[in-house]
Amino acid sequence: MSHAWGYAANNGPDKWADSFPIANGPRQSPIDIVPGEASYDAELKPLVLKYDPSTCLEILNNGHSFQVTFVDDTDSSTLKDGPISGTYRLKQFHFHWGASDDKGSEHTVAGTKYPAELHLVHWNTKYESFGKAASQPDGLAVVGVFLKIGAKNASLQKLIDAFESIKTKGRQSSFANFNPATLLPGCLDYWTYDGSLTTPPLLESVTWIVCKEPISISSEQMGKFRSLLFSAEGEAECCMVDNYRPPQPVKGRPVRASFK
Ligand SMILES: COc1ccc(/C(C)=C/C(=O)O)cc1
Ligand SMILES: [Zn+2]
Repeated sequence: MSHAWGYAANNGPDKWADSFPIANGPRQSPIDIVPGEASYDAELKPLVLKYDPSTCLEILNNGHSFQVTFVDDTDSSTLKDGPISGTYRLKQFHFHWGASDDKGSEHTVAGTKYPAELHLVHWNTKYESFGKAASQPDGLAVVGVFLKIGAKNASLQKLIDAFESIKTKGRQSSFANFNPATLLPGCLDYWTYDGSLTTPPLLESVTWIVCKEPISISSEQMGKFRSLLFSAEGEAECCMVDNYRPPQPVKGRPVRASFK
């Protein structure tokens, strides 16, 4: 791929292996989660998520999604327990979504696609930085939360209210005192499996923790997500939609459930 990766026909997921051969690796993400094939594991602990809103730093359009980044120089915002050991620090969260409500999530559940999916990205503090952790098999832990069309979500609205300042690729603005815990579903039952980043460099360093229960987003709010642009200011406008990688081969990996 002579040009930057993206989600279009000429640079999308089917082309990523040209520059990132790990795209055909043994533990790629996302996957289709088949609940009937997941095995309940009584050893799995409840997730312990502790987020400090004062670590919230900025919101940005990186040309692939929008993301909210956090100060990660202390253990103020962390993920512990669940399927992992040790302490993982929150680095950022971002979303994937579709051009219409019938698609958009990366993980699917027995073939069902949700209109969007939230990823909360954490790194293992046994390594000295996110960058170092991202290249280790136990380096990252990403909590995935599905979004389904329903009631207006007041927490998502706080993100949407910042969109006019990050409409185009490369734009960022300060974003303070946001509590990511307000984006979590009431029930934290989850599926877990060993996988990868779902965008290049597709590193196989992620313990995936996918929540069974979705959160809501209204149709109007979904429309605001679709008003963001892949393109930079001054370029031909390209709506930021369908920024999801489809499910990848499971290749024998076990998927465990924290619930019966
Ligand atoms: C260039 O470094 C990167 C580090 C992390 C990521 C993530 C977090 C990708 C993903 O969410 O799939 C991308 C690039
Ligand atoms: Zn993601």
